[in-house]
Amino acid sequence: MATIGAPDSAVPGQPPRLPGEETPEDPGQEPPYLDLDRLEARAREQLPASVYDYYAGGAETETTMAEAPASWRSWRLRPRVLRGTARVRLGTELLGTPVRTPIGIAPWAYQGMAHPDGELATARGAAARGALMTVSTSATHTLEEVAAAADGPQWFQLYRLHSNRHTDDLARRAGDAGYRALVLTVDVPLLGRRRRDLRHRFALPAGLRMANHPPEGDQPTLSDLATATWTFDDIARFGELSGLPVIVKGVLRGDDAARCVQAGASAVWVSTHGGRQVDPAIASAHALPEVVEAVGADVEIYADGGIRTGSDVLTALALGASAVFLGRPCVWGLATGGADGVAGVLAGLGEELTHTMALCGLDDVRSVPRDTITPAR
Ligand SMILES: Cc1cc2nc3c(=O)[nH]c(=O)nc-3n(C[C@H](O)[C@H](O)[C@H](O)COP(=O)(O)O)c2cc1C
Ligand SMILES: CCCCC(=O)C(=O)O
Repeated sequence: MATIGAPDSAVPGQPPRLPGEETPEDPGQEPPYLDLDRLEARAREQLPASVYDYYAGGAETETTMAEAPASWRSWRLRPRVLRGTARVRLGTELLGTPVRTPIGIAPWAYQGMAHPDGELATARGAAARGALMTVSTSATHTLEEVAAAADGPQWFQLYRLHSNRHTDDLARRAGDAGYRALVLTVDVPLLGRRRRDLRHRFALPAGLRMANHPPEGDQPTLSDLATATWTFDDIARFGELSGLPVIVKGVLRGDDAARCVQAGASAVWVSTHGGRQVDPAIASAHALPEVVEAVGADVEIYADGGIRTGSDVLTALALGASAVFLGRPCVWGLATGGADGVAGVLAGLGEELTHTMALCGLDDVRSVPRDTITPAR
């Protein structure tokens, strides 16, 4: 029976409940996770237009961003019958860290614009569901504050913070603070051209700061975080500095994935950065098979971009991902409901995944066969 605290296996059809959630008999408020479009619409009403557009927008013509959800749905499920599937296990291990769901939180910047508690609330929401949270360099709380906010598993995502010295310090601090891995985001050699942000002249609102930057000196802008000088050699270098396994995020080609692994990466994260960098870039759903083919036998592979339903998650798992990550769905969850809003989104997608797996005769996210899916005709 699924209960508070989110066990790693659940009975399909019985939604997990969160502390304070309405009972099914009490219609109360609409559950936040039933419909992500409506959740986004509520967030949009609450946020200043420039903030909403920063979160919601993509690069150039936003083609990659718009195509992402549909690309997962360019596959169709092939259900198995009569498999006696009464329970579904969502729990797994990522780089040796146990998690209660294969649905994690992608790093996203400037969470203090969405909610006063920002990254601290996201950390609490993730921990309530046993989900992994990736904390961004461009957070509005320090990496030490976020690590202390909840006892759930966390990874730290690294950009270049103004100077090599500050960046090296950040990698060391992540190791000291108890993060379980370092995520190197490599798809920002320079910032993508985001027309909405250019129109608004978007900048972090007064009163908020990039908290990981040392208090002295000018605050960096988003463009200052770009990593044009990084090469494959930085994978091992940051691994040594931090003492952590390194995950390379933003890979869309099999040959690059192989070079990352040769250079010491422990995992590869297939991503278009939510369509915020190269546009039009190949969708994660279409790049994932070649990355799995190139390195899937050697390392774990993760994917993100346009994952909006449990069946999208199942498709990614069938293609060979060990986990998927959510960006904007958690933005809308945080903006509308703080920690509970984030937990609600994770619970909702987890419930959909449980349901779809049971309908497909599958009971374990760690062993979803490739032949569960076939291209849509
Ligand atoms: C508002 C926003 C800020 C982001 N900031 C970061 C960041 O600081 N570091 C990073 O590696 N990726 C960042 N990303 C990319 C996400 O980690 C992730 O790849 C993407 O959001 C997944 O796509 P989705 O939003 O369609 O789920 C950001 C994405 C968004 C939407
Ligand atoms: C250098 C970019 C920092 C934040 C980010 O990753 C995003 O806005 O997508």
